[in-house]
Amino acid sequence: METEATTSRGPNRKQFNNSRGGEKKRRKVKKAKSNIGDGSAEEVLLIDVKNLLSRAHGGEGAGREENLGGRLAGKEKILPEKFSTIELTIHELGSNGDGLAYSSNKDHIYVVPFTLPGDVVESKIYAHLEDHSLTDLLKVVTPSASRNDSLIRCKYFANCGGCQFQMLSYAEQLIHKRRVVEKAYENLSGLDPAVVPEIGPTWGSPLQYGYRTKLTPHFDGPRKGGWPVGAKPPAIGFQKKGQRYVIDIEDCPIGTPALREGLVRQREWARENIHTYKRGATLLLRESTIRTPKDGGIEGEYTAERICVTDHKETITEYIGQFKFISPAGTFFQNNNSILDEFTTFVRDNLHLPISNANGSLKETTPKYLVDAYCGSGLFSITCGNAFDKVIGVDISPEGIVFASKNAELNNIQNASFLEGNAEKIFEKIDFPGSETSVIIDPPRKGSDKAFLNQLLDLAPKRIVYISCNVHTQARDLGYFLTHEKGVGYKIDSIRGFDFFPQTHHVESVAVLTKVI
Ligand SMILES: C[S@@+](CC[C@H](N)C(=O)[O-])C[C@H]1O[C@@H](n2cnc3c(N)ncnc32)[C@H](O)[C@@H]1O
Repeated sequence: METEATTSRGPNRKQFNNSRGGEKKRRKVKKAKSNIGDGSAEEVLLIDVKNLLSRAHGGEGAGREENLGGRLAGKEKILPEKFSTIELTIHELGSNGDGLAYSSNKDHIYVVPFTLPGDVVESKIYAHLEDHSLTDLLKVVTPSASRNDSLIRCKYFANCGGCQFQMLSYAEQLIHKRRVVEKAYENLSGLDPAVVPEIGPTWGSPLQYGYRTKLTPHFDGPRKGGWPVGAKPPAIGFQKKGQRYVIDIEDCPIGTPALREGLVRQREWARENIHTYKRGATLLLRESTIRTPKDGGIEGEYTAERICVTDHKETITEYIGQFKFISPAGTFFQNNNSILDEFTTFVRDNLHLPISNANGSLKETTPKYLVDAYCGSGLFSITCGNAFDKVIGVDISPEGIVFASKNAELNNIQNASFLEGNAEKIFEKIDFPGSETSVIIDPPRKGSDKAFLNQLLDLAPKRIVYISCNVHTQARDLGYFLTHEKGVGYKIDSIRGFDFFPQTHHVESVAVLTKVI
């Protein structure tokens, strides 16, 4: 869609290559370049920007190999002044969840949060970078056909940095997230598109509000020393979009009902006790479930009470289908219980290997051994453990390992053991034959590292299920793995997103690989 950019002040001629401003911007871009391959929000935005500019000028789009800080050759850029108001038509939704608009001559991109393709908006520029500018949304002048503001359930939406998509139907959120996964593999894997299967539809969350089982509101500290007694309490909530300060948030409708009630209580408590804090702090709200057998003790029938726990060290309980998990409130556990039964079933089913019998009929076999790398408190070892002879989970967190063992015991999983250690050294201690082994990889956002992937290549497991909360580092890691000489025998069977965080731009991605040669 053609975009008109108009400003409330006269245009300001900027020649990046000759001005001192240009020097400053080059330094910023240099910093951004060092992020290449880290899957950070900055890198993902730079790739979206480059691709849009490249498409406007007849190119195919920019991948990881291109110079992200490159200029459109020989063109002099005219940009509006910082803090001026500009009217824009949003062209595309970027992978970070912000709208992206062209400048009028399509040599620059404006990033506008809380917008959708087709929205005509007024926004205020607050930062110019080399090929794009960051802006705050001021108002929607003409809404996109996709915008439905009556869907918005939170009074802080378009201020709070937490949610991006409350004005978008859930079906369209899922379609957008599928495209995010596609783009990650196009831009960051370096893989021949022929080896990347069609990305599957995003698996929706049963709950689209009231799903988050952990919230961490915070407050900023006083300028000097502590809070004087009787001081006005600070804002307690979440970060304002695009800013470093916290805005006061009294309610968060993506939190579970127990956490929403807990938020009211914790805010009140923090406000009353603010003088005991010397600095800013983060409050913890974590859901825990207490199940009591129903009257008459009919097996499998319970009443469930959900409570909000605020002490990091307190043990919380969570149920997933038939499984029970305990963990310290302050440690990692997946944050959307409503999707976990379906999700762990999907993972379990995909650790199996469909093969044909001699007569050609399809039979499911399972490798005998499972390695659960980055196992946390044992979510996958326990929900998938029964399908294997032996399971080994590894995690760097000693607490994770203690609770993984406790959870195995609670669920009567007798074939699983857990090792505390760095995932990159895991295979030194495991003697499973690769041809009979499945491996789950579920690293933090930064992804795996080469040391881990090299060991995985040496083990050569039959089946790999790579689960990631950052599809960009997943695509990077699988690009490395599959283009390595030892990785060429692998085929990607499927890739699809799971929507653990409705209303936000986040997407969990699961890739399934089989060793075929
Ligand atoms: C995304 S969480 C996944 C946990 C678990 N699979 C689950 O779903 O509950 C990532 C886990 O990786 C662990 N971790 C981070 N770096 C690690 C490393 N270098 N080696 C092993 N584990 C690591 C963290 O302690 C955390 O438990």
